[in-house]
Amino acid sequence: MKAKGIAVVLAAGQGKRMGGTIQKQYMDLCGKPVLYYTLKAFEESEVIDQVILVLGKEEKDQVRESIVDFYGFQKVTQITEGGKERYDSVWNALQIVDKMEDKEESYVFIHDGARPLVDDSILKRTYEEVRRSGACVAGMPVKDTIKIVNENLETEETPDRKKMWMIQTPQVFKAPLIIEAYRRMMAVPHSHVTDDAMAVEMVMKHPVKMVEGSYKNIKITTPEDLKIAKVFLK
Ligand SMILES: Nc1ccn([C@@H]2O[C@H](COP(=O)(O)OP(=O)(O)OP(=O)(O)O)[C@@H](O)[C@H]2O)c(=O)n1
Ligand SMILES: C[C@](O)(CO)[C@H](O)COP(=O)(O)O
Repeated sequence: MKAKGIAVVLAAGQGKRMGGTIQKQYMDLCGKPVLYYTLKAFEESEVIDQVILVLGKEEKDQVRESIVDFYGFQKVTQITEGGKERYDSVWNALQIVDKMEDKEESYVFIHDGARPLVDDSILKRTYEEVRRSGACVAGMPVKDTIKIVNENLETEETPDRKKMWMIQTPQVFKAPLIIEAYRRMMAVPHSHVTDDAMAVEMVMKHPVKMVEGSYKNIKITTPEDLKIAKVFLK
């Protein structure tokens, strides 16, 4: 039997590093908003049954009309408000999943709305892995040498590159595992948490498997990322 796939698509950020007057998830990418491509990937994937879309309070009505309804994204069954930080937005969505009757048999795909180039092969690979191990993230090996620096920007350490992966989304978990991880994490100091796997590693001590993502699955963060995404889309 196919287990249920619930996507949590995060689009409630302010895009401070991008700058500009509109948030990056609504910026134009080859004629359509960035968020269109992200939602399309989930809409078309056979491993996804429904999408919870997390939006800023001010944008909810307009985005429902101009993106969700306009492009006919039928898997978007719920739109909820985000919080101050990414983890607040995730937690808001997970509380919706927590109320679902079939949560025990469900998998949650947490994905940045600002990663429009996610593709179905990544969704399928993460789905296969989460069914085996209960927790996985998409990622790719780093290509550069990485250095740890001190507060004076002096290099201190060069970690072994063979062990270093750049982490992407989706990050996919058995629903009860990620709900409990977030419930516990939100109850203790957690301002350093930048991805969902950290919650599972830290408070549940549950291993998280690495799954091959794609070098194209970039996060639109700064202006040059939009230019790169345009090239990948053509
Ligand atoms: N409070 C927040 C913060 C982020 N996000 C979403 O999480 C994803 C990854 O976050 P990031 O790239 O950091 O987006 P922003 O927070 O918008 O960017 P910045 O940190 O530059 O302000 C984005 O799709 C963003 O919309 C969210 O839903 N709620
Ligand atoms: C979750 C993430 O996309 C993995 O790379 C990343 O950590 C999000 O961080 P951000 O600071 O919110 O961009």
